[in-house]
Amino acid sequence: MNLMDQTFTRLKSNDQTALIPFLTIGDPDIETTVDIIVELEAAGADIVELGVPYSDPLADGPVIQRASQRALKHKVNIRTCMETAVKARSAGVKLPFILFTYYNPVLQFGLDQFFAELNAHEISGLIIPDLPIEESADIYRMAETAGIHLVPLVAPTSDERIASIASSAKGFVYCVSSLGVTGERASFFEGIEDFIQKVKTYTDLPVAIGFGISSGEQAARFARICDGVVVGSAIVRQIEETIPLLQDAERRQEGLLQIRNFVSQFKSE
Ligand SMILES: O=P(O)(O)OC[C@@H](O)[C@@H](O)c1c[nH]c2ccccc12
Repeated sequence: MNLMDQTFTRLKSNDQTALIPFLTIGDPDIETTVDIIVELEAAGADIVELGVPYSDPLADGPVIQRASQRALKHKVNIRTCMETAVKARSAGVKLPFILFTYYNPVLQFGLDQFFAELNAHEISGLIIPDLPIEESADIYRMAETAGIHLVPLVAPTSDERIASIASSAKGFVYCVSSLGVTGERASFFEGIEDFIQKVKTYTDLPVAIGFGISSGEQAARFARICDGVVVGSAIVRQIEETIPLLQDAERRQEGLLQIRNFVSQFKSE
């Protein structure tokens, strides 16, 4: 049972829902990312999704695309992201980490080396949104051998695939709340609650929801039926808007506190 499993088990025993923020590593720079991860933990985050910036983020909306562009200026890659996880641990962060990356950077890195280093860097989970179906069995196996859960995404339109995805999942099942790309939303897929309940009939694993969640009310709505709530773009936008403070030595702490306060709204009691 890895740290992410332990976290979900503890939260479930307390009838709580995991708050799972996403941020792009290296946005606006690595040192600031480490400081922000410390704030995410202080804000009540339970697991952190560490996003590897990518030049062609097909599933991402404009907010995360901009974050990726800012991070890529610092030549952030998978190895830098793993090193960032170590720096966050050294800063005292106890949270489990999920590495979020598109598939191409993993292939460039080399599959064997990738999983060996994930294990060495104590990464608990992995999300690869564009993993080709025909290659997923091998990657699942390599991940489990390395003690890492490859978390699958399931969308409301995955109909006939929901059973196979959910029943073979590891770690947790990531339900996508809407069609399209990431980005804050005012509304979600019609019947999203029914979709979540349907996914839960196929797995005993935790079920988390993501895509579009941008307010405490939306997070609380989903916390009633999910084991985890993922928030990305809303937090990445908050980081983007706070960059002027974060890059001003006099006002950096003020900026970090603003991020902490913003994120704390998503933690449901
Ligand atoms: O940004 P949103 O709408 O809050 O959605 C979470 C999302 O950021 C994160 O889980 C993620 C970032 N990029 C992705 C691409 C595909 C699936 C999921 C993601």
